[in-house]
Amino acid sequence: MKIDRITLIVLDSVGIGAAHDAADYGDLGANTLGHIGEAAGLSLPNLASLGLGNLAELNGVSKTLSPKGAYGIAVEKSKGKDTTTGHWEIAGQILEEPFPTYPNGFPAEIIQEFEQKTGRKVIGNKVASGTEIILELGDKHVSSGGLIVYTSADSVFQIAAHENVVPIEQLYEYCQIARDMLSVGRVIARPFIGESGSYTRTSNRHDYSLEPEDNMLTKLKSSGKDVIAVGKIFDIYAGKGFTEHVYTKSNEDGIDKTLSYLKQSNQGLIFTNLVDFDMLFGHRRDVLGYKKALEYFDERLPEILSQLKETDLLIITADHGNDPIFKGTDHTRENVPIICFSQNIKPGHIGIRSSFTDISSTILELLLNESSENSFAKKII
Ligand SMILES: O=P(O)(O)O[C@H]1O[C@H](CO)[C@@H](O)[C@H]1O
Ligand SMILES: [Mn+2]
Ligand SMILES: [Mn+2]
Repeated sequence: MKIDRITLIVLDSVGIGAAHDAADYGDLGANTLGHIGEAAGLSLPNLASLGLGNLAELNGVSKTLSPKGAYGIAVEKSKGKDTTTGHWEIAGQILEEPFPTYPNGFPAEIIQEFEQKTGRKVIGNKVASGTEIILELGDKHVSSGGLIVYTSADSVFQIAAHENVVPIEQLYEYCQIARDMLSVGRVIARPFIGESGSYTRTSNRHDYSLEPEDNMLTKLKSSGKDVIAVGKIFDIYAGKGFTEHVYTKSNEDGIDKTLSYLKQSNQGLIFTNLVDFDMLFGHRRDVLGYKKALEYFDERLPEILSQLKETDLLIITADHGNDPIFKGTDHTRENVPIICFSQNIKPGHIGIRSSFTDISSTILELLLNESSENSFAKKII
């Protein structure tokens, strides 16, 4: 049976254990799914029935002798453990050189140029957790109008500003200024609202990525396929290669919008990112929140499966880890699961894939008949 539509869902940061090179990233022993299972138990019966429990020892996720899905593990080849790097690799691009990071903040020349171009002073300029830095510097920002600039272990230039001090559109302009100046992976607008002592971030976050090379997405689009981005997918690839996109406010909204595209008669790729795992729970080191988000996804999985026609394939994967039990608040260098389902799937293990690009190779083989060594298409369909 020919596959004419693939739904690719990235569970942002849902890693399945430290990568072989985790030590290079200070991440030896990290294991997002494993540690959540150990600490809080995981009830994921639907993912288990597809084969998740056959991939690793996960407390609460049982192994099955008759999996309904095909499943494997993918290793990241690119240098880096950020969202952009992981997603670009999923779409076929390997980064030999990592995006630049700024563990000591941005150099004075960059900050001065940015201040001069925006007409605002910069405060912060250090590595920080986004929720903590707005509590630390929010008052100073509100009284002075200075922009809170911060970074992390990721290649990011993040600008936090109160929505009443810097209107959203103006914050977005400042981000574009930074984007044009820098080669960081992403510039991110981090607006917040509220009163002193209780500032909270809003969903007006906006990411400005570098443009990827031509990849699976541009190939699909130029072959006339629908290439639909749900959630932050569109921004991660700087909008390149899509025919349609929609932003989302939460995992729930992302699942709803994926379902609504599945109910339409499109042909090609529906590509969804569910970011709550990472943003709300991984970076916040919130084990229980992360567990509940995984269980919520699992509960909704049957709705997604029930929308799949004979010619549909579902692939669930992740872009990096973010172990909520690990030190710090950053991503962790981990392998990621690959779980596939189709009505005519050949169930079983598809092996340890040596790069996330095997996903794009598989999608291109199934949708465009482009065969390649790295594709696991023939193992699953
Ligand atoms: O602490 P917050 O602002 O959520 O930052 C997190 O989100 C950014 C993008 O993923 C990274 O810098 C990461 O550290
Ligand atoms: Mn991510
Ligand atoms: Mn993140």
